[in-house]
Amino acid sequence: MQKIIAASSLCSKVLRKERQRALFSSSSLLFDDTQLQFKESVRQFAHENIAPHASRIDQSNTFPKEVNLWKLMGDFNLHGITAPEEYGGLGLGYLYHCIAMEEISRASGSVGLSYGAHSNLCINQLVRNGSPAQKEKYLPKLISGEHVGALAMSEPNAGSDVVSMKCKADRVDGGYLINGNKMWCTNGPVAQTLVVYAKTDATAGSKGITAFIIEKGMPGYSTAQKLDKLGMRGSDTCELVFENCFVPDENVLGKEGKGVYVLMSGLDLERLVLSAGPVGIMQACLDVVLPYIRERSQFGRPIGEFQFIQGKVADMYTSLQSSRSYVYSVARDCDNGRVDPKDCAGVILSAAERATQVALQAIQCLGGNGYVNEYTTGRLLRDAKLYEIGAGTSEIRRMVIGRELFKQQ
Ligand SMILES: CC(C)(COP(=O)(O)OP(=O)(O)OC[C@H]1O[C@@H](n2cnc3c(N)ncnc32)[C@H](O)[C@@H]1OP(=O)(O)O)[C@@H](O)C(=O)NCCC(=O)NCCSC(=O)C1=CCCCC1
Repeated sequence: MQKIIAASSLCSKVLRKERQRALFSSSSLLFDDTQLQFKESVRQFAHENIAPHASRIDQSNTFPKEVNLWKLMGDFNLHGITAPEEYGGLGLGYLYHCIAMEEISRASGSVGLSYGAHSNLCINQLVRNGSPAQKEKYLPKLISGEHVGALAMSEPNAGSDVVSMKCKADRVDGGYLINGNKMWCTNGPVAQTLVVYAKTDATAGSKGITAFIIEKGMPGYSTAQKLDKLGMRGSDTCELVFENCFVPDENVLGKEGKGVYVLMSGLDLERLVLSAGPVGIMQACLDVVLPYIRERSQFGRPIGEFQFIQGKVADMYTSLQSSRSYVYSVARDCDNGRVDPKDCAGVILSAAERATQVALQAIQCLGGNGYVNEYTTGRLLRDAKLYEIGAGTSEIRRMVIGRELFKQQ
């Protein structure tokens, strides 16, 4: 935290100017002064170091490599926000993590997604479930940005029904042999450290699942084709292949047969932090639309003077602010030890569906320009759509919320 605050006071002069120039800033009602300072500091970092690459990585369909962005983000202490300081983290809570996720996604949806998979799915799972030895071994390099992290649960035939996974881990002397495939793994092509779920008992249903830490270079582990996605194209996704991949006992994350708890409780917090992604994308839509409607004139006046346009930006703004308030109120609850699966599903359900609608409205406000790739609105729409599918589809989220509400009657 000290490092971030130091970084933010260093650029405080710049930030004051930036603040005056900000196209649109978030409600200070949601955050205290330290959180606002953190937000401004991450915004500035992302604006300078991430936003300039956003279009290029989308067009070239690649994770940013040549700029060593991961290391830069590590130097800025963005990867280990919730990790203990002894491993290089900041020892802060999920609220701060959501702030970082929002500001990074505002600069680039793809970098936001890869950041979510690395810091939230991989690092947070190790922080919550790793042994001291595992944390000591894996966290420092992930937090510094030297290594990229990922998590793999889905399979070609186990998406929403994740418990039905087929990838198996058979007991052998000193460890396990993993065989099977994982699908849609965010950061898969570039990750050095991965949390992977497999069945140690194929007959025990959810109780047969175990979580493992996999390292790039383990014999029998390889990555298959990189997926050519509709959006989030600067975030690499692929299939993972395990062919008699030996994993030693010390790489079991948690306990054998207890992986479903690691997975499900991980999904709750994964959904919370990822929900700040669509919030960032909605903010990015307003960042494009507000200056545009001031500058673009038709019928002799700025189009922002027309009530049809004002109605659209009003709807975009209220969608953004409603989602933002929900995300940060649930983040506060989680930081206070109240993790409610229905609200973790609720924040991402609501933010994701709104972000797609907001991106469509952004395109409409820009008219013909919104439909060409020179403007960012098309990319924002393609990126936003991912959040209605990844981390559980909207349908699964509704199911989780409905089930929880039904149980409480
Ligand atoms: C909600 C769901 C459909 C539920 O399933 P079932 O009915 O089979 O499972 P059920 O019988 O509810 O439960 C099993 C065990 O689990 C415990 N538990 C449940 N919730 C929780 C919880 N919240 N915390 C702790 N334990 C929990 C439950 O008690 C049970 O244990 P038991 O067997 O009794 O010992 C679940 O499978 C799900 O959610 N799918 C979406 C996966 C999905 O979201 N992928 C997305 C992967 S892709 C991805 O993440 C990314 C994509 C792109 C971006 C990066 C991220």
